[in-house]
Amino acid sequence: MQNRTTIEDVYAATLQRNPGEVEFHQAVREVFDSLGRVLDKHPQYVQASILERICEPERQIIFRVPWVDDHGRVQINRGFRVQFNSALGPYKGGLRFHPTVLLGTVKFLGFEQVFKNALTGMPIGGGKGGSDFDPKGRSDGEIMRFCQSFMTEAFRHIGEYTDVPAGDIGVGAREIGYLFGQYKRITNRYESGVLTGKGVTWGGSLVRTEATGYGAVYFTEHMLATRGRSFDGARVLVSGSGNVAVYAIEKVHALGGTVVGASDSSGAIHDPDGIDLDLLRDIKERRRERISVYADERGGRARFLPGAAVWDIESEERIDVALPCATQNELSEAQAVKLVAAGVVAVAEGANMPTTPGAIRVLREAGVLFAPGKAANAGGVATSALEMQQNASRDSWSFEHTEERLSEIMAGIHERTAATADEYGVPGDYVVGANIAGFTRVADAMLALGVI
Ligand SMILES: NC(=O)C1=CN([C@@H]2O[C@H](COP(=O)(O)OP(=O)(O)OC[C@H]3O[C@@H](n4cnc5c(N)ncnc54)[C@H](O)[C@@H]3O)[C@@H](O)[C@H]2O)C=CC1
Ligand SMILES: O=C(O)CCC(=O)C(=O)O
Repeated sequence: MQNRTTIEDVYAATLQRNPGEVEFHQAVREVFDSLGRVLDKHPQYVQASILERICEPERQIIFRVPWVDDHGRVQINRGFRVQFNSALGPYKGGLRFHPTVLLGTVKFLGFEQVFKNALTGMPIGGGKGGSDFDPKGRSDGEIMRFCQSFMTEAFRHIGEYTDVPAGDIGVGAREIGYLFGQYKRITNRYESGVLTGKGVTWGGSLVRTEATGYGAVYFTEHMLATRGRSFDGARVLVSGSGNVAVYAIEKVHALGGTVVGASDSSGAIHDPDGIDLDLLRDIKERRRERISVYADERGGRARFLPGAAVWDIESEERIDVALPCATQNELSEAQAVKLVAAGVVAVAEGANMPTTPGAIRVLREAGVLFAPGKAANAGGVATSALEMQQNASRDSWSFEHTEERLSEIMAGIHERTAATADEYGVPGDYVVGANIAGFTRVADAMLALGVI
């Protein structure tokens, strides 16, 4: 009972200290809801104020990013890097470039990243960064000038042994290239391990591009196996059509499933015959067009639903698996009810916190297998850690070897999460399992390192 009071007191203090940062509050609430049992078993965490410390970032950096657009006008954006926790290793986590990015967004992502990275079992702390810069409609030259200006401030805060950023929404290999180029230029050091998600010819790792989507599907495969199910013959919905979504679709198809819906922020596509991934990639990655073009060019039974989410597709078909791979809070309680009615057996978060608390409740009460992002999408950051290993040893591994490592890591995360849920008396609860397994690894390291 006393520990429940501690949790509520620390949560109340967190709200007071971080006013208005609703996504950060949501992420903290979700982790704290799993921790009562842990504090009962480990009073040393309470004595050392681990809860208070773990939700206070070690460092938060906010900076001005001035750059010149193609019309010669000076533009100003805000840059962020939140260095959340380095008990297990250098801060590690992506950069998001999107107009909605605020400090609270970066804090929620950084907080999630701490536990996710711990769950991988690899030596990486947690951090996240980004900017309210909107890359949509910007020319290549504008993207480059923005990235160079961002790095002109960020370089003094990052490094192979300090903080290692990577991509996230709006940041892919092109942006990592411009960021790395500017870092190299300013520091006069070819420090490959300072960023991950690099191109394979200049220090990147094979499989990093595919890793988050593939990893989420591997994790789901393990969950399905606990019910004697697999992807073979499964009908699947995937939200988004970016990096995570595309490779989740590819792996589902490779395993014999059929993805029948995908989306972007303008609406959803429904293709009952299965998404033609080559066409989708050509439209989204090469031509950078809206997803409605898919329905125009695919023909047949494919249709575009303007403004709709993929979860709102009305159809008689059953849906076996749902993989939210777009953005936070994109799957609502009402949409979870629809998925349950459509027969869904598993939902795994490829994105970070895409499922609202109400939707998670609906899915859990209906007995749907539910994998939180910090477990299901950890394959991306885990492969970033493999990229760091390759950089440190000046080596580069084959696709097969790296994918094999990814697959083992995802199996390990599934095993650790499921075993922790069993140990704490909630078998099959991947939310509690992931939160406790991630938390205890970080908390034990924090105890060992003293009050710092
Ligand atoms: N890239 C990575 O390695 C990792 C990414 N993630 C998470 O996965 C999610 C997607 O990231 P990426 O694929 O890297 O980004 P991306 O920028 O490549 O793609 C994002 C996709 O989401 C779509 N989208 C954005 N808002 C939407 C909305 N409201 N409704 C429907 N679609 C929407 C965009 O149109 C785009 O297709 C994010 O939550 C990110 O934090 C998590 C782990 C690693
Ligand atoms: O690979 C990385 O370091 C970043 C991955 C990331 O941002 C995430 O897991 O959300």
